[in-house]
Amino acid sequence: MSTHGTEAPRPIRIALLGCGTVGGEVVRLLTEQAGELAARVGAPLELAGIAVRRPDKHPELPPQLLTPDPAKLIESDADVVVELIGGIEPVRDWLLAALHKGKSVVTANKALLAECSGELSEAADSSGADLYFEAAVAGAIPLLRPLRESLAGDRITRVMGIVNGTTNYILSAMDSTGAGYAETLDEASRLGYAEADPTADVDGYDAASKAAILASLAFHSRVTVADVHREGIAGVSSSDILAAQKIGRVVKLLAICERVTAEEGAESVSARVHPVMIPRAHQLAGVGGAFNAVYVEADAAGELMFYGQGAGGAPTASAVLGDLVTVARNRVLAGRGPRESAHAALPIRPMGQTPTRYHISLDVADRAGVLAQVAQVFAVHDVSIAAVRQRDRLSTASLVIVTHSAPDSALQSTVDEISRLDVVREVVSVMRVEGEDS
Ligand SMILES: NC(=O)c1ccc[n+]([C@@H]2O[C@H](COP(=O)([O-])OP(=O)(O)OC[C@H]3O[C@@H](n4cnc5c(N)ncnc54)[C@H](O)[C@@H]3O)[C@@H](O)[C@H]2O)c1
Ligand SMILES: N[C@@H](CCO)C(=O)O
Ligand code: NA
Repeated sequence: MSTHGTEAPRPIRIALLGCGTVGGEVVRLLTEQAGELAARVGAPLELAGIAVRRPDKHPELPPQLLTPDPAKLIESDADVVVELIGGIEPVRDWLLAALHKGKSVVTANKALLAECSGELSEAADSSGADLYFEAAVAGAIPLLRPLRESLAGDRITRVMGIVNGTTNYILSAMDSTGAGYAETLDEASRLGYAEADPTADVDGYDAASKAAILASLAFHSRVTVADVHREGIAGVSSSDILAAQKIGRVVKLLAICERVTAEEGAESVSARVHPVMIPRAHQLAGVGGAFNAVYVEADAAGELMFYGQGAGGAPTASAVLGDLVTVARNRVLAGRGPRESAHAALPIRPMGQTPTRYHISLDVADRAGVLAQVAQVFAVHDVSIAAVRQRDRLSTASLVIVTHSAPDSALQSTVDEISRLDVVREVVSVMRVEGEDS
């Protein structure tokens, strides 16, 4: 659509699917900032309709716009579909239908994108529509657009960050109070941080979806949630938190996406989500409560850090509105934003072959030769030890070992074998580490 002469520009019509925590804030911002948004877009933004499960529960919204039927809105004359319902089916079918009809889509739905972004991108390409999803990862933080656009000329080697606010809140609270996981989760639920069903957050599914989206954009390859190694925080104990504190570290649930280059030069992508001990001086260590932060390394740019609110109605709506203004501008100018870039098609490196480092804390029998026996197990698995600390108590000694980098499967086998040694009384804590001690 172009604006010729003095003709008033045709409004850009928006079908809003879902009007809950995020959708409600999108409607508020669209209404409160209507004049400014129209000036930025070059045409007014107009709601064509709003789909909600129970229209009778929304007295605050204009009744003539409400429908319980998203499919009906997809069939309407809307130019853009903003999807804020969540989940995979039936949303996938609705959005595919919208894209095939040439309607641009803005969504915050990480679960859907992490499973079928390839299919959605192909549908967008087939009709020349836009597909934008900045709100799907790290809420308000501009992160996907910088990866997709600002860093398009660079070579990204690593994206690592805290992308789930619920688990970061729980781990921060465990670190400051010394309380256990179950107790802290209860407190987080009581305060309204954890959702009624916190499974997607605490078991790492939410972060794994975000890791898949980040790895796809950073490495120009299609990475789905099934490609991401996932461990949640339910297994993090107060012993782990204490063990981390004793070595000047803090436990965080990190999403880590890396470009791994093998000795013969072949490249692959490793994407994983698991608890990690990082030095207290690390940039990510100071990120507390429900905040998100993502650290990006690129060949020419060096190190970059993105920080801010990763969830919540208004912050997430900010990212949705940014995308909405962009796709609406593209409509006004009859243009299109960048397509999916998956040309590198890098293979996925299995977790077992991904280089990691471990921290292992053991209670062992306090007698001669124990350290040599433990060290022998590391040697057998070709795992090199970076540091050992030993402390004697009455009849036991505590042994703290930090390894050098080794394939994750070799480290796992080392821990399994050590835990079976007669001289090992208890494996107190085992966790991967990232970042060098200062
Ligand atoms: N809440 C956040 O902080 C946050 C942050 C980032 C991304 N997101 C994502 O944004 C999306 C929306 O999240 P939310 O927190 O606003 O959810 P919500 O549960 O508050 O709202 C969902 C809305 O969808 C509507 N809905 C559900 N099923 C429907 C159906 N079958 N037909 C019509 N309407 C239906 C509900 O009526 C409600 O209005 C999700 O994909 C979520 O993952 C949320
Ligand atoms: N449940 C998510 C919401 C934002 O995606 C979180 O805790 O970060
Ligand atoms: Na974002």
